[in-house]
Amino acid sequence: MIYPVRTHDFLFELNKDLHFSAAHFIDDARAGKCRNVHGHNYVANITIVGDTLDEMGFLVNFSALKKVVTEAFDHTLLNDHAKFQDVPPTTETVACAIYELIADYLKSESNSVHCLQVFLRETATSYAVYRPKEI
Ligand SMILES: Nc1nc2c(c(=O)[nH]1)N=C([C@H](O)[C@H](O)COP(=O)(O)OP(=O)(O)OP(=O)(O)O)CN2
Ligand SMILES: [Zn+2]
Repeated sequence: MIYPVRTHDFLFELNKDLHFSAAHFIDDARAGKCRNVHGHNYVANITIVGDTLDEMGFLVNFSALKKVVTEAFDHTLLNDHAKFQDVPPTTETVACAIYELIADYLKSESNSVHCLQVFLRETATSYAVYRPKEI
């Protein structure tokens, strides 16, 4: 799958596709059928950039990106998460929450890497992209 591209001047870019299954509901009458608890098989793509590889030759370990996201959200009810107590778990806000989790994780890496974009597909016909204004 080809994702929307954000141009940058970093030497390296990697992309990790990952999947997780989660339930949610949008607690607003305007959400129609989405007001009922229902589930999605989410597909995410995470874009990481940087100029420096670590001692293993990784920008960041692909498996670490997957772990951060799936440990947080896989087989959960998204509405239960602290991040979604004040905002509903929409495609947009879940993409942003994934960005925040990844950005927190990347702070522990010593080679100064950044998350450039999170693409999140909720259904076959619906997706959102979160891009921080500054990295
Ligand atoms: N901007 C947003 N709009 C909607 C969201 C959302 O997260 N952000 N979410 C929903 C529902 O939760 C639903 O999961 C997805 O809705 P939709 O794409 O309309 O799903 P359908 O399968 O019914 O879409 P088709 O057009 O039939 O493919 C609603 N809106
Ligand atoms: Zn939904």
